[in-house]
Amino acid sequence: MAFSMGYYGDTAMKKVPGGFGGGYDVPEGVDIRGRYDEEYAKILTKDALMFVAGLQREFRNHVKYAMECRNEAKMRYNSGALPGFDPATKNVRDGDWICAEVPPAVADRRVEITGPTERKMVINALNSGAKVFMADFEDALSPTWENLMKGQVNLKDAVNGTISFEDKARNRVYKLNDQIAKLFVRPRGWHLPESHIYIDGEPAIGCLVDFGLYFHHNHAAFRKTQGQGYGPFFYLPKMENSREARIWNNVFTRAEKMVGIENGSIRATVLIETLPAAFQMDEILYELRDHSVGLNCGRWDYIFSYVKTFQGHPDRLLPDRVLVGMGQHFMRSYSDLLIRTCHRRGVHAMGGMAAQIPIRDDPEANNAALELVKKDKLREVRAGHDGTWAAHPGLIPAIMEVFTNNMSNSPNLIKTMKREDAASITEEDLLQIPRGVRTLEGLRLNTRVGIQYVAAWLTGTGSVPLYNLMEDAATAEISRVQNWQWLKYGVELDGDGLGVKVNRELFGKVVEEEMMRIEREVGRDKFKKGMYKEACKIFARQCTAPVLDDFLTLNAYNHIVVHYPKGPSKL
Ligand SMILES: CC(=O)SCCNC(=O)CCNC(=O)[C@H](O)C(C)(C)COP(=O)(O)OP(=O)(O)OC[C@H]1O[C@@H](n2cnc3c(N)ncnc32)[C@H](O)[C@@H]1OP(=O)(O)O
Ligand SMILES: O=CC(=O)O
Ligand SMILES: [Mg+2]
Repeated sequence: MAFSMGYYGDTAMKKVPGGFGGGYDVPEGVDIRGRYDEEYAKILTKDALMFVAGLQREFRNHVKYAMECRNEAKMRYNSGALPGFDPATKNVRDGDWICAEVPPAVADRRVEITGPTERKMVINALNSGAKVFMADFEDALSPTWENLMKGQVNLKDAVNGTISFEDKARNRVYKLNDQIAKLFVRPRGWHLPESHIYIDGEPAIGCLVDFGLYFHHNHAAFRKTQGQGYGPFFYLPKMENSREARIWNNVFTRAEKMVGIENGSIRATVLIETLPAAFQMDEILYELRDHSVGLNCGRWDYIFSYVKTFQGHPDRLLPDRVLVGMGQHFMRSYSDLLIRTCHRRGVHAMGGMAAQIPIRDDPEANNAALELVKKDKLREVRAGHDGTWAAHPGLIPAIMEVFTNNMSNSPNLIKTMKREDAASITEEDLLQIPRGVRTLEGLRLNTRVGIQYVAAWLTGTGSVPLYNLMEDAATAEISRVQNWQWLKYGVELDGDGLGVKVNRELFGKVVEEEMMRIEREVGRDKFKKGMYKEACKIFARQCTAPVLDDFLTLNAYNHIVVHYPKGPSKL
């Protein structure tokens, strides 16, 4: 089988001489190439690594096959085919089945906060007043070895209720409140390797490391203290086909068997955030029917996926990124269909993330941002979403109020908002080309945001505030693929750039000017110390690549892998 670069190829780039390597007590066939740390050793125990290796050995060929199927589908779309409902699974779509009952612990999910697994943020998120906290190893996290391992330490302490954090500069100690949000964990997507852990000579599958370590250490405490007998709970990202959901279902079943807990204890919400998956919602729920607790509209990756899926279709160019919102017909259709599908199958239909965040130094702009968030959430709850995402604790009271005022005292809308009208949504509705202008400012903004995001990601930060909006891996992907698409098809710009065609020369000039602007904005010192030049190289290369890279972070991952030599500590 041939796989594209990054699908479990050897991606290691940096080797650190004289580091700490080794030291971990590993089972046969497992090699840890990340830095040794006493705290990490409590996560990377022999038992935990055996558990992860067991998952990898059982499922690696299934994952490789699923990735190969993704590539085959990509080739079909690139030759002109369109995604659509699969005639072979019509019986699943038409059938009258429902998913297992929603666990009482998570019946009410009206506001969910999301964020990276950073220690202070984990405490803040759990204390935020949201019903759920989705701790993110994915879009919001740069998967450095340190971030991943500290993330596991933080989650273990959170589940045990012992997590604390001291901010010495501010003389403040962070601890958990009595009432905390229910914890969901989002492992990485199937495509990402974990190149600091080798299993039988191959990099580990990233999401099985995230899932396996977290599950192994926390399932018992979580079920007792948080899940009322259920759990742990997960969010599953970036799937394209129900065969990928089947692998997750089998992973869950195996994990439950291995530790001797009831089938259906683990529950997961799948993000519908790729265009092909919008035609597979029933099929995905069906595969996970014993382990499902709904679907979520991952709107940012979904927009990215629209461009990616149609990379070979010059008639489907996106307008400026800021114009592709939930008001576009294809976006509204997908959210409506998701609500109808979930409620028909008895599970939550979760809304997505508004990108606005509080603006501290400008009350007027802050109010305007808050109004946009409220408007977005009102549309979601009126459409029938059972809950939604918040990027920042400051938004939770307003979002909670919008949902509470529109849910007539029930914890969710599963039984009351059936949205049968959405049964008539067609393939054409889901694929309708988004409308709007393409401007030079759009190209500039994509470039400015994309470079700054990659610069942050390379230094270990996976979600950042940029121009008063939340930016993470999914939003940065839109900037990248939109630039690529406009360059590839030499689009003619509207607005200020009227009549100008996007080509390499124009893009080169834009990159140069935007780098100067970034330097002005962040200041010369930060610019020099940061990774802006490296980020610019990576981002510009990806925007101008003859063949579109599958993922921004897959290619950039090479730059954050740091291998330590083996052998005992020299200290
Ligand atoms: C497309 C998708 O996948 S969406 C899901 C993935 N993306 C995310 O999860 C983004 C989550 N949000 C964030 O990371 C942050 O809110 C950002 C980067 C957007 C903004 O961060 P900042 O500018 O640092 O926020 P700000 O300075 O206003 O933070 C104020 C306080 O709120 C806390 N805070 C902000 N966002 C969060 C969060 N999501 N979770 C927990 N705490 C948070 C900060 O830690 C800080 O706490 P402190 O006062 O105790 O020091
Ligand atoms: O993960 C969420 C998204 O919008 O992407
Ligand atoms: Mg996403």
